[in-house]
Amino acid sequence: MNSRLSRSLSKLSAVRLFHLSMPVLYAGLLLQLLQLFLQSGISGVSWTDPSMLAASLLFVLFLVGITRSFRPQWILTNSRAAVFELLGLLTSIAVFASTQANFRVPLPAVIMMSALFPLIFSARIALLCVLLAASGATLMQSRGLISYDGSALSVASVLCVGLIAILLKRALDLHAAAVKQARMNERRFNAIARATRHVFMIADAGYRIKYANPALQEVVGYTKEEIEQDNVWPAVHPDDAQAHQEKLRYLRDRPRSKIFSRHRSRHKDGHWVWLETRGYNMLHDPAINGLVFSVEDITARKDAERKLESEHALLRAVLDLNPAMIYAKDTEGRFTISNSSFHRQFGYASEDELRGKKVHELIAAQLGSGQERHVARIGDALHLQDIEVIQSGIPLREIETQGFWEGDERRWYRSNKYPLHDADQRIVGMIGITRDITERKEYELRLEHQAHHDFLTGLPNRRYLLKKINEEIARAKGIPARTSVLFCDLDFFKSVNDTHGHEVGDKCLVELTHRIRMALPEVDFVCRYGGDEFVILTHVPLPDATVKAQQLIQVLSQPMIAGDVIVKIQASIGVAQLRPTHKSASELIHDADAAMYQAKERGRSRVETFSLTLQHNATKRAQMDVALRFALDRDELSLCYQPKVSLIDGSVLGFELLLRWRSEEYGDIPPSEFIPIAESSGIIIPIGLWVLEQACWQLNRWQSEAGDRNHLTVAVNVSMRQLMQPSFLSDVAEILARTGIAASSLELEVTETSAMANPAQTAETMAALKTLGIRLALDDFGTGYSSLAYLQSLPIDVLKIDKTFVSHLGKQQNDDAIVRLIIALAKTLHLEIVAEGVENKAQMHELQKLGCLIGQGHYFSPPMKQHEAEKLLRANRQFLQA
Ligand SMILES: Nc1nc2c(ncn2[C@@H]2O[C@H](COP(=O)(O)OP(=O)(O)OP(=O)(O)O)[C@@H](O)[C@H]2O)c(=O)[nH]1
Repeated sequence: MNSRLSRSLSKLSAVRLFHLSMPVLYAGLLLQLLQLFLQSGISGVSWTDPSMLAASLLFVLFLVGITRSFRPQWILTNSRAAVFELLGLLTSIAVFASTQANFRVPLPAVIMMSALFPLIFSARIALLCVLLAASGATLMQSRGLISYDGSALSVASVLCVGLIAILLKRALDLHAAAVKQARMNERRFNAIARATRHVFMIADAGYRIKYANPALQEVVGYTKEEIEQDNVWPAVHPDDAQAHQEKLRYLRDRPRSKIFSRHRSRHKDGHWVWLETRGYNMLHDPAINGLVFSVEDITARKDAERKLESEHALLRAVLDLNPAMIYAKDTEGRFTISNSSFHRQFGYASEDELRGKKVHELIAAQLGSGQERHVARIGDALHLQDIEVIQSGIPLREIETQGFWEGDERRWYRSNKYPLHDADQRIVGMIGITRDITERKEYELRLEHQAHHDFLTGLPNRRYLLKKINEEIARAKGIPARTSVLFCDLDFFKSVNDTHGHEVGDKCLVELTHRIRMALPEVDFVCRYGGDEFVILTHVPLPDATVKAQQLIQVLSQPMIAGDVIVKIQASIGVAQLRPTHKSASELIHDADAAMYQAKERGRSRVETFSLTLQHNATKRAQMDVALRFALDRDELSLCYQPKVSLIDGSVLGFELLLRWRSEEYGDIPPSEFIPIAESSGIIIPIGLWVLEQACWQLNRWQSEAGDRNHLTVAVNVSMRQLMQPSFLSDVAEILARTGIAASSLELEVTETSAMANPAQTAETMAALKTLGIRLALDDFGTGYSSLAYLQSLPIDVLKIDKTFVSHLGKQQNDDAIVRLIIALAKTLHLEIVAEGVENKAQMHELQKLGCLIGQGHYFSPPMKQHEAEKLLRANRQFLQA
């Protein structure tokens, strides 16, 4: 009851008091008027009488007051309205007092007026009104206008009440404002406390909750009442409990202290929630008298932190385990992030040590003092790259660098640089990834080297040479260049392999490479073009290149020791100069090759330079080579027969078969021209077999036609190429078997020069042929410089003296002596001797004198057609008959 009363009183404002009190004042005055009317008799009073009007006015004011007490909102209440109300009240009292002689203005009414109106007015107006009321009433009384107890005490009490009313109004206003403010604050606090997700709690010194906002339930699942009822706080995680308890104790025991705690609490549902608690000891504050806590549920933040931490750890691991150097820089080019590989490379212990540094500082640390120029150069270059990426936003990819500074050239690095964006896609720096690719690079370079170099000699290979010449051609741009090429092909290298084996052959190639390298200046580009071919690219004109080639021939032909044998290898070299007409490397090489070929043809171990004539010949040669391939099929080849004549009785002992070619395009082509072509292209092999078969069939026919001519022989020339054919022996045997002629009737002629080119194999093959019973002749004897020992090793039956010696017989003593020697040699070795190229009687007589028994030549007969040979045989022609 008391509290309701005090609540009601606390709600009582000055205005409300005014509203409630004014009807009482009006009612009191009206009662007094009524009493007066009743005493004086109402019948004499007219409704227009001033006292009636005054009473009516008072009644109206009473009604207004009553209405205002119950429905204050219906009546306007402010100072101005109150002034009018006061004037109305005073007027009605004054009128009544002046018209009714026995009316005495009651002092309590005046006191009430001076007490109530200040409740509405501001202090100043109120004071003025009170003074006016007191002095007005006194003045009116002194004039006898009204009857009123206007003693000094009355005036003083009116003034005193008025002043108290003013003070009361002020106190009430202040109170009302304070109450209003407090209510507003409370409502605001409640609103915040309800809306916030933070828990606000006030607990007493025994940790009993005095106040908690609704967030408590949201955070820990328990309501304040549940906690109060069981007096049990949510459990704190064992790991955090001790520290948390200590903090709580600290808070309670130290006035005005505060704490901060992070711990896990078990939610009513059973899971742990992370709480961040701030506590304040406000036990000293009587308004609070407790421990104030603000508790925040930071589980989500903690989860995010943990996730961030694990992501960060993962990222760090990825960075640090990566063998590449990874780093990030800000827009000024200062390091922000870097990984372990980077630290290791530049000698830093951690990312922190590097953070904020610029690349120049790193390089300066690597190079040491006194290297400022290099530091600036290298640092500027790297810094500019980074800034370019930052400014352009375009990544730089796959930049290869050989060493970052002097002394680091052995290492290769490949870098990628990317712009680094923030969440708003603004460039805030760059990221660089640099890999040490030394191993891969070295492997690539090795592969590149292998692709361009010869394994055995280590020299550049054909591919490298062609690339180099093509570059040269591109550089020359059609302007004559002082560039020449030496095409060097070893002579008869095959025989070195065949005689001593491939291993010795290899050693020779290595030794020759060394010789070539030593003989030439370093600027000359030496390449192993093929098996036994070397090509030298030199930047001198043709004459100088030719001189170089001559020197090379000298150097190469020096005997060498390979393994346990002494080998002498010679070489043929073709020289050609780069011309503006050359469109590609192969054209220049082709020219040098053609010149080399000419050198081979002209006897080997010599130098030939390329010329237009040579080119013409080479072209013609190539064309004939093509034509020759069709010659057999087109029946363009034929055989001529030249008789071998006995110098004793002039009888025909046999024939040498000579090959002839009448080409559809080129007409008659001499054997000296087409045989080398056939040999080099290999077409000589089928042609040679064809010749052999023709010869054997011919002999077969002659022998079966004339039994008494069984002694007749046919000689066929065999090229070295044929002899070297592994199938040659079996081919010959098959032809003999097919044609049925006696092997001893067939004579195979091999020139001394070709036999000497490949002595070992020649001897071997001849020995095999000999087992078939075939006769073997050494043709053009005297031109090949074979030794007696070598001759002895060959299983030959016939020596044919070269026509150059025969043609000078009787004219040059030298030649006479040589022929005499050859004849003596043949006799010693029990060989038959045949003189070639006998052209006149004198030569024949000389040969007879020297003891040569067989001759062949135009003196007896030029090569003749088949039917002519047959005619000769049938006629049984004796050439020595007069
Ligand atoms: N030992 C050895 N021999 C090789 C190598 N490469 C190629 N050859 C041989 O070199 C020889 C080259 O022979 P050719 O150039 O055709 O003929 P050649 O005997 O030199 O006679 P010409 O060139 O006509 O004077 C062949 O027998 C190949 O087997 C190699 O790497 N090592």
